[in-house]
Amino acid sequence: MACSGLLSNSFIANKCFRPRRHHKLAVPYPRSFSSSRVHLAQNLGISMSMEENGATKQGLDVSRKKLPHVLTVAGSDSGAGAGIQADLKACAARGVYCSTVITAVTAQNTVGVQGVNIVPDEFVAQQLKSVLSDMEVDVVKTGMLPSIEIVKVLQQSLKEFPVRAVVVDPVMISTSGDVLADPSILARFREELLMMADIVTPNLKEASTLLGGMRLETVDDMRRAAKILHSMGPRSVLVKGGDLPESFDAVDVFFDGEEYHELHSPRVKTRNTHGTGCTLASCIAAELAKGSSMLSAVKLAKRYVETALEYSKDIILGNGAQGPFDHFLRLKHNTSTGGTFSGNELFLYAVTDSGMNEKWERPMEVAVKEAIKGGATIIQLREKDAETRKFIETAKACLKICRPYKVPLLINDRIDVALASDADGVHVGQSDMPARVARSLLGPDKVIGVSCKTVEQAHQAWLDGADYIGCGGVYPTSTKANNSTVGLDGLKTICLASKLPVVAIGGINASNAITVLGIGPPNLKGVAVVSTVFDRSSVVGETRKLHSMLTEAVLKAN
Ligand SMILES: Nc1ncnc2c1ncn2[C@@H]1O[C@H](COP(=O)(O)OP(=O)(O)OP(=O)(O)O)[C@@H](O)[C@H]1O
Ligand SMILES: Cc1ncc(CO)c(N)n1
Ligand SMILES: [Mg+2]
Repeated sequence: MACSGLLSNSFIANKCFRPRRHHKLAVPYPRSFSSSRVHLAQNLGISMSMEENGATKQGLDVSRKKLPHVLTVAGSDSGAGAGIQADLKACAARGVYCSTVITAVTAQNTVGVQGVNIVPDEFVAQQLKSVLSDMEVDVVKTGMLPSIEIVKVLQQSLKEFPVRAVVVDPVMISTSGDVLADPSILARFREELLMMADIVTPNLKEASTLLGGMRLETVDDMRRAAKILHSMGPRSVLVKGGDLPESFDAVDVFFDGEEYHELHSPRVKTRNTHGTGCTLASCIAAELAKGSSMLSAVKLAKRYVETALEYSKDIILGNGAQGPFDHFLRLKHNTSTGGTFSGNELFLYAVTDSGMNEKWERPMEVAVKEAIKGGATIIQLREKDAETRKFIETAKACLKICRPYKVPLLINDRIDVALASDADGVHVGQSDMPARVARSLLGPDKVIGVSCKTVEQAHQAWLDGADYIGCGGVYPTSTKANNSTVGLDGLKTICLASKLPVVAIGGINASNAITVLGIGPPNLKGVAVVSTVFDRSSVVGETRKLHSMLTEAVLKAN
């Protein structure tokens, strides 16, 4: 049966979700004491027997590593910037498993909150029981708790299934000014929930509301608020100053009953701050689940939020005043290849040489631009002696030139420089970082090429997840000392054996390029050149000449 009408009574009647009794593996809710005993045992570092924790019955391997686990009890944000969605992303980004108990479904975007539908408290209770009775939660993080009944249900569940820590983000009013919790929950919050909290993380408005309307305009006010809130029961308090007027930095005040810590970070100039509070609280919970102390968890969480905001400051999504940010620091990725590499890009492969640029008094960016204008289809930056900082700057400058032409820019040898500049990939030799390691560092989208002189090396490059191989030297060359050559026969043998596209390299120039490209195998996709284009007075002219010769030869051959 389809689960439609999310908040309708039929859903609450559990037609859609209930452990199916006839199913062999359906495990009814374990009795509460066994769950809390497992937690207690884990906290004390005692490993329980398989029989005791019930694992034998389910055929599970108890020697498996336990995942740090945060349960978020919060509302859904349809725009996915805050709420449950922010919590899931924050925990995933911080390497912690996150389960979710949904308390409300909001219709929300970058403009504001258009609607709220509260999940009935019995069903919140059922979700809590499902997760807490089975899944070894370390830390509970709360966000939107829209009704007094839901707060009660949560308190009861936490009594029944104790966890290691409770992070309370007292969500009440969104930054857009919309009310997210019934004001009647205030009393319950003050009287009971704060008592259960290991940390409470109000923003300025929430701290003020919890304190009966106290004015909070300065860091000193935040300190005073933290102290009074602490006296209401939580072990620690973090008053967040994201909305502090006229502050150049983003200041939060932490108080653990003994010491104050003012946590400062640069204020990122951006509209994309929707969900910073949820993210911060989830990240604190994630670090606690991994075993951090409270202060370290808070500091790390703040640094994470600042990094994500800085990375996302120019992202544009939605028309409202407050946009979401990118928890994974990846959305900005724009590759020339768009994540697909066919091998055709290898047709005219220009490898730079700073010695030649110096000789012709040509900045690297100019050399690259001229090569592209002349028809180069891919550029490799080869900087054997450059200082790292200079290399990164050069790579970034060259990327600005390559991207509009959709010409990929690869970095020779230096995976760190490719990562720092967000270049399109790397080319590695046999004594550089293995392609498999480079792949794990660069991820699946980047282009990786490997220099190969033998059939075995070509096979290994394929196994390691490379995108192409560079085969040579075909002829002797002055740009690489003591480089043994494979000749045209060697090139042909390797092409025939290679499952990857091949670019030929080494001593290739206008007078032999057509012979090289004409040796046959269809996976020989192009030629790589250095001095033929860069050790010349006109890079555009030489590249254009080579490009039209090669194009003509290919057209004739077809
Ligand atoms: N522009 C910014 N630059 C750097 N840090 C910021 C910025 N805005 C907020 N922060 C930080 O983000 C964290 C969350 O604080 P904030 O006061 O924004 O919470 P919030 O109002 O609960 O957020 P939301 O309700 O949008 O989820 C704090 O550590 C705060 O200092
Ligand atoms: C669902 C939800 N939770 C929390 C916040 C606070 O940012 C929000 N805007 N929406
Ligand atoms: Mg908030």
